[in-house]
Amino acid sequence: MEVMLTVEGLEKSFKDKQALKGISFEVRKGEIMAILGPNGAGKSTTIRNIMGIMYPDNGSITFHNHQGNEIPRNKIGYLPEERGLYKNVKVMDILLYLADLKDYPLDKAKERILMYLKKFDLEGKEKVAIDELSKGMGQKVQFIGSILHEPELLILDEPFSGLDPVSQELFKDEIRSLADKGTAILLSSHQMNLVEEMCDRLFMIQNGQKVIYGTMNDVKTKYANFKCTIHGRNSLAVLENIPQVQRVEQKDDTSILFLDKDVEPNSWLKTLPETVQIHELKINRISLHEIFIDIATNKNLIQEAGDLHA
Ligand SMILES: Nc1ncnc2c1ncn2[C@@H]1O[C@H](COP(=O)(O)OP(=O)(O)OP(=O)(O)O)[C@@H](O)[C@H]1O
Repeated sequence: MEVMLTVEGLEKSFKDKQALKGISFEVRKGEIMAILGPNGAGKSTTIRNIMGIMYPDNGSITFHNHQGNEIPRNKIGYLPEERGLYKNVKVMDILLYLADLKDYPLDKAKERILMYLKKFDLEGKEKVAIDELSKGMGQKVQFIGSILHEPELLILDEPFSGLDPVSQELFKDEIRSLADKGTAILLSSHQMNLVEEMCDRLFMIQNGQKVIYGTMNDVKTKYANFKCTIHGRNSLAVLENIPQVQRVEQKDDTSILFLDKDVEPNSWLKTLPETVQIHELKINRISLHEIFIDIATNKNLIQEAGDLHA
């Protein structure tokens, strides 16, 4: 797939804090690529460097074979983390203004604005002032502003925060359909369930450095070990002594046994002692949410910071 954006060896410091320590990844046409990491990992700093809001100390950003001020920013759509549109301007006026900033034809923009307002349940709101909208409605308007001009690269910093579940689904469907039509999408989000459902590849950073880079499938296969959930009254010590159990989390009568990599579920089940009480038992792979927590809390279940060559 055609590479749309290349980030190479990005470094950025603020006074004595090195926020980015050599970040490299690419975003390809038609894919949704997630940029993930704990609070303060460096996601927004990476995005702000791509957007030219700040400049890196070292490294390069290439979009369409252009770098620095040569980058055609009207081909990029951006939903920033901090929400903010001019407060006392009407919805239609602010959106036409944003389209104009991107050199997008205004008659076409108007058509697309009406189409999107309808799609996002904001039909008839074009003459309402921004400060009369709810938070979620304001976010929908800002999202429309980021996709209105048919960008080739779309950068979304926490697009789902503050949205109700129905609106989250609307955003999710629209983002997926934009990717299907060829838009390259870089998405930062803390909602791991949505990331897991939507994204093709992911890049995870911690302390300004890469910890994981690969396709969602490869990441799940490589890092998502099996876990076994047992409902029944059992002693922690007994469960911890079962072969190939890395650790056990227990709450009331539910125990989650996190298993070693390479466990073969059939043969492992045969090693369960007769004395273990089983009212219910389930084996599945750990979720992206759990992989993320393992990394962010340094539980060291992930031993190597590998490049999965997506
Ligand atoms: N303008 C700034 N001045 C000084 N330090 C900054 C500035 N912007 C970011 N930082 C620091 O850089 C580091 C990375 O911050 P960044 O906002 O990129 O993290 P993030 O991954 O987006 O976090 P979050 O999930 O909380 O939004 C943090 O330690 C932060 O304090």
